[in-house]
Amino acid sequence: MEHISKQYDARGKASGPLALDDVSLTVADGEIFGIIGHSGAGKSTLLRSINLLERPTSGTVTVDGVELTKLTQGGLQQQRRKIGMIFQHFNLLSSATVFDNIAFPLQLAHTTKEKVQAKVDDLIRLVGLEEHRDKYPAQLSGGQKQRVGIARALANDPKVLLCDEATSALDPQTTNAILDLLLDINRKFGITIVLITHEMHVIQAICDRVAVIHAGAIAEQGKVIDVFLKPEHPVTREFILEERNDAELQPWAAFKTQATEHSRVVKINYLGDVTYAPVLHQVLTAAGVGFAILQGTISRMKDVPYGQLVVRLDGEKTAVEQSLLSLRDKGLEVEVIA
Ligand SMILES: Nc1ncnc2c1ncn2[C@@H]1O[C@H](COP(=O)(O)OP(=O)(O)OP(=O)(O)O)[C@@H](O)[C@H]1O
Repeated sequence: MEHISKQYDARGKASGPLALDDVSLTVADGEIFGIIGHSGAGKSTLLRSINLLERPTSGTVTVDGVELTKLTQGGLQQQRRKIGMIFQHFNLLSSATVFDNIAFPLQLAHTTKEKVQAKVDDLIRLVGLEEHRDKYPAQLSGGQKQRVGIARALANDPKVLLCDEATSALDPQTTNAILDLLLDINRKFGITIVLITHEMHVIQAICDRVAVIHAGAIAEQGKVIDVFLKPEHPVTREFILEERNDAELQPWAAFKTQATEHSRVVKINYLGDVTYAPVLHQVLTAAGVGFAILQGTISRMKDVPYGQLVVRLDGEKTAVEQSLLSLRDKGLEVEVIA
């Protein structure tokens, strides 16, 4: 997407503030890209601009090498088959069964009856709804409805799947199951996924890269791990703090008072396999430095483990300095707080 701006019409005229203001964004083939932002930031407008459900006021959208913004309606319809979409409230046909909901886009594309049958059966198996194929949406749970939505979105073998707050109406357990399914689909079929959410844990669970959107513009973007560990924009920091959701975690600066003449307080970031290695113990024992862990979290971002600890190092000044160098040598990121 290049230089996308959007101003909504009021009574047939473009007026009011820009919902999107000169946004440029590139999503790589095969990645899971998350867009996070507060309500009204412009997430839906941005997502719906990708398949031109919402036509930008200016700018260009190119998907899989084809510039959608210059296609005729017929050409656009053709290209849209490459782009599946799922929704927060599922948007299923209430009078159609699971099977018929999934078959619908295939019938629109004039697929033969035999092919529809085989394809829908495959999709039903893929999303794990074998026992529910003849039920109506009203007879399904939220998670099952979203599985129907996902199967329907995959019917035409799209290259891209757009997810509009796909888990926001689901409880945490069902959310995780749907996120696992999306990850599975991405890995099995190489489908590029673009999702919008207001929850950092959704980004953390399955996304490779993230863009933070604020007031119609991209506040920051990058690999999830980089943005999460070193957020630059205040809005990003807010999302991360909300996600940590542990009020007992104190800001790093609160530990400054723990430092004495014979100790330093440091913040240590672990990333990747080193997170689970006994590096701290080995290095500090070898240096003859004692330590106390003052605060810490160990978690995972998609499949990358990471940790953040605040540690007080006690010992001779030169030994402590040496141990800091050794920790950095082992691949840990060490920042001296006090
Ligand atoms: N159809 C519309 N007509 C006029 N203004 C609109 C329309 N849709 C969205 N807007 C405005 O555009 C801005 C961005 O809205 P958008 O729905 O893209 O944000 P969002 O980040 O998806 O919010 P939410 O999480 O609440 O859905 C908002 O100020 C909104 O009021």
